[in-house]
Amino acid sequence: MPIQYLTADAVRVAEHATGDLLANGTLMRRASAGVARAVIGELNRTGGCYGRAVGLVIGAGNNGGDALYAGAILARRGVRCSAVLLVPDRAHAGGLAALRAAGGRVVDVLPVSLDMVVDGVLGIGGTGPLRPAAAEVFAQVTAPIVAVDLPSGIDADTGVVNDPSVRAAITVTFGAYRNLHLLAAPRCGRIDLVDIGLPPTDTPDGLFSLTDADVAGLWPVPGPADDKYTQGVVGIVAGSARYPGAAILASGAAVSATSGMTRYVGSAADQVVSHYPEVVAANGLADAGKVQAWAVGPGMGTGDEALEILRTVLATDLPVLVDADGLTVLAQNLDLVRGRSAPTLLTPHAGEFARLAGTGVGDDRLSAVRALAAELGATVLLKGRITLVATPTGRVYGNDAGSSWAATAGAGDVLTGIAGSLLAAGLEPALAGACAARVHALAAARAAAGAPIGASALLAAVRPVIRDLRNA
Ligand SMILES: NC(=O)C1=CN([C@@H]2O[C@H](COP(=O)(O)OP(=O)(O)OC[C@H]3O[C@@H](n4cnc5c(N)ncnc54)[C@H](OP(=O)(O)O)[C@@H]3O)[C@@H](O)[C@H]2O)[C@@H](O)CC1
Ligand SMILES: Nc1ncnc2c1ncn2[C@@H]1O[C@H](COP(=O)(O)OP(=O)(O)O)[C@@H](O)[C@H]1O
Ligand SMILES: [K+]
Repeated sequence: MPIQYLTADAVRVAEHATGDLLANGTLMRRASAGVARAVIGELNRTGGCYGRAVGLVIGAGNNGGDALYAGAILARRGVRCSAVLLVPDRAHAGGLAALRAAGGRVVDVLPVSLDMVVDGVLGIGGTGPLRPAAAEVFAQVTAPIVAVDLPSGIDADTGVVNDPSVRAAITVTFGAYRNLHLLAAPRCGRIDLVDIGLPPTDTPDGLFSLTDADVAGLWPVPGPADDKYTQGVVGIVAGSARYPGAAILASGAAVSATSGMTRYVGSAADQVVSHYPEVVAANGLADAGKVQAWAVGPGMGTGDEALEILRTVLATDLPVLVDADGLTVLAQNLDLVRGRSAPTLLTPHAGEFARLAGTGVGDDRLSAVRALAAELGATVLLKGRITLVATPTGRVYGNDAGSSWAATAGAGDVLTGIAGSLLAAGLEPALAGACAARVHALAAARAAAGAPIGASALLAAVRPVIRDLRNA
C-alpha cells in the first residue's frame, strides 16, 4: 500500500474525529510517550539513560506540550532534563507541571553539555522560519536533535525549508506522516511514526510514496502466454550525432527494465545496436514498426526535425513520455500535449520545468508540479533528490532518492528508458514514473556504494535492483 502524507488541516480533522481522545489529552499522552521512546532508544544505544542530560526547547503551543510531557517521562528515568521556555506565559501548563513534578527544571539558557535536544518549538501550527529567540537557542546546540512532529521552521504542507530552521537527527510524528516528511526528508533524519489512534484519512488527490513492495508488485513480469510483443513494445526516440550516448543509455535502460522488445528510432541506430544487439533499430519513424508507447527526447536536438517527430508521436493514441530536448521543443508547442486523449508523461528537470511552465519551480515544488500537470492535462515528473510525479487531478507520488549520486550526466536518459518501458507495459503514467524513479534511485545508491558513479554504472545496477525488489 502506498504511504500517504497529510496536510496540517487533514491531520487536524483526523485528530478532531477522535473526540474524547483529543479532548482528554490521550492523544498528547500517546504522542509524548512516542517522543520519550525515541530519546530513550538513542540514550540506551549510547550508554544508557541515568544521569544523561537532555535539553528541551519549548514553544507556545501543543508541540511544546508534547516535549514537556516527554521530558517528564525522561526525568522519571533519571535523565537530567532542562527546558527553555521561549514564551514562558504560553508554555503548555499541564506539560510544564508534569516536567517539574518529575524533577525537570526550567532554565534561561540550555546547559553547554547535552546528550540530546528535543525540538518542541513548532509543529503543524507553525509558519515561517524560527523566530530570533528560538534561532538563538538552536545556534548553540551541537547535540543531536529529536524533533517533535517536525523540525521547527519547515513548512508542514509544502516542505519549504525556511531559514533558520531545525535539522533533526530523528523526527517523531503522530498518527500519519505529514507532507514535509517526504518533501523535506533530508532535514528530518530518521522518521518514527507513532500510532496515537487516528482514524484513516482518504484523500485520493493527496501526496503518496510507493513502498518497495508496491514497486515489486507493480513491476511487469512475463506470463506463460506472453511473447516478445504482448508485454508492450517501447519505442525510444533519442540521440543524435552529437549525443549518441543519450540513445544508448535510454535504450539500454529500456532493455534492462522490462522483458519483451525495445525499438529505437534515430541517427544513433548503429551505436545503439552495437551496445545492445537485441534492440530493433530504425533511422526514421516511418520504418519503426509497431510500439505500445513512445519515449521521446533525450539528445534528439531541438530543430525542425525534432518538432516534426514530436508532432507525429503526440498525434498517436499511444502513451508518450517526453524528456529533455523533447521538452524544450514542446515548451514552444504546448497545444501538442494539451489536446491529447492518450496518457502523456513529461519528465522535466528544474530548467525544463521552467521552460514548460513559463516560470521557475520555486520553493513550493509540490504546488508547482500539481499546477503544471493540471494546466497541461498531463502527468508531470519533476526530477531531483525528491522526485514528484503529479497527475492532472493532483494525486502526487514522491520519491526521496535517499542519496544524490544520481545527479550525474545521462542519469535522466536512464530514467526515460525505464519509465518508457513501464508505460509500454501498460502502467498508468504516474505509476510508471513513480516506479521508475524508485528503481532509478535504488540503482544509483547501489552502484555508488559511497563513491561517485556515471550513468552507465547506474544503468548496470537497474537489473540487480529489480531482482532484489522482486525477491524481497
Ligand atoms: N491537538 C492535540 O491534542 C495534539 C497535538 N499534537 C501536537 O500539537 C502540535 C500542534 O500544536 P498547535 O496547534 O498548538 O501548534 P504548534 O505547532 O505547537 O505552534 C504553536 C504556536 O507557535 C506560534 N508560532 C507560529 N509560527 C511560529 C514561528 N515561526 N516561530 C515562533 N512561534 C511561532 C503560533 O502562535 P503565535 O505566536 O503566532 O500566536 C502557534 O500558535 C502538533 O504538531 C503536535 O506536536 C499532538 O500532541 C497530538 C495531539
Ligand atoms: N540531487 C539529486 N539527488 C538525487 N537524484 C537526483 C538529484 N539531482 C538529479 N537527480 C536525478 O538524476 C537524474 C538527472 O536527470 P537529468 O537532469 O535529466 O540528467 P541528464 O539530462 O544528464 O540525463 C534524474 O533522475 C533526477 O531525478
Ligand atoms: K518541532
